[in-house]
Amino acid sequence: MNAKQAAGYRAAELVQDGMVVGLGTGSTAYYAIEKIGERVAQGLQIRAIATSNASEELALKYGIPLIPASEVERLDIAIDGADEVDPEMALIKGGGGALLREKLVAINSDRFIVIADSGKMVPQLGQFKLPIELVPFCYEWTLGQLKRNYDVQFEMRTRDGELYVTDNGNYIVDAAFGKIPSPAQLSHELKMMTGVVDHGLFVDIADTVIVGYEDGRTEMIEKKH
Ligand SMILES: O=C(CO)[C@H](O)[C@H](O)COP(=O)(O)O
Repeated sequence: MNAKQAAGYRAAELVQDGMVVGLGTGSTAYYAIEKIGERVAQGLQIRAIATSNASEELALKYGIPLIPASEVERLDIAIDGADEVDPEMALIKGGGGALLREKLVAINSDRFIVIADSGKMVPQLGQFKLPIELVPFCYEWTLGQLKRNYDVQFEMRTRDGELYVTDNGNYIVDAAFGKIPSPAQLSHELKMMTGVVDHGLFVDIADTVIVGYEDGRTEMIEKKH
């Protein structure tokens, strides 16, 4: 068992009968979905909401019943990966481009569980480039404003030589901050910018972090209140 698998499987064990479950996106979330699928095949009764088209496909493959978000007011639990996790449990997410749906699902869940291999645990956020989702209309102007506001490298995300388009029809720019001394402040500043849809900083959202290690061990860290 590898580190991502260990974290994903441990989180999947926290899902209980009757829950509405948010399914994250990425290679760690994959393992949680796989294990939840196994449990559903054994009789676990849940309903789920996927955070991306890719996770939706995976859920369907594993026979996990999906519902539209409009069917519920809140989720009981959401399980998702992260690109970086700091000691305060602030996160950078969005490496896989699903940050907007992931954040919507996370903030509307009673318990947001982050699953991460130990390499994702960092003393300070920012080495991983921060994904920022932009409205395509006039995105060059938004990008220009970002460049004027922050003296860091910005790179529009591409796929197959074209601008990468999210499941929501938006673009992503990746910002190489290097160090983010105040994730809360940067999160607020970016949210205030017209043309920015959202960004990959998740501050004060995670309730639990499950860290997976290469030897298959896991560690569960709860938010300090
Ligand atoms: O935020 C995400 C997708 O938008 C992922 O959760 C994040 O990129 C971690 O991915 P992985 O588990 O593959 O390392």
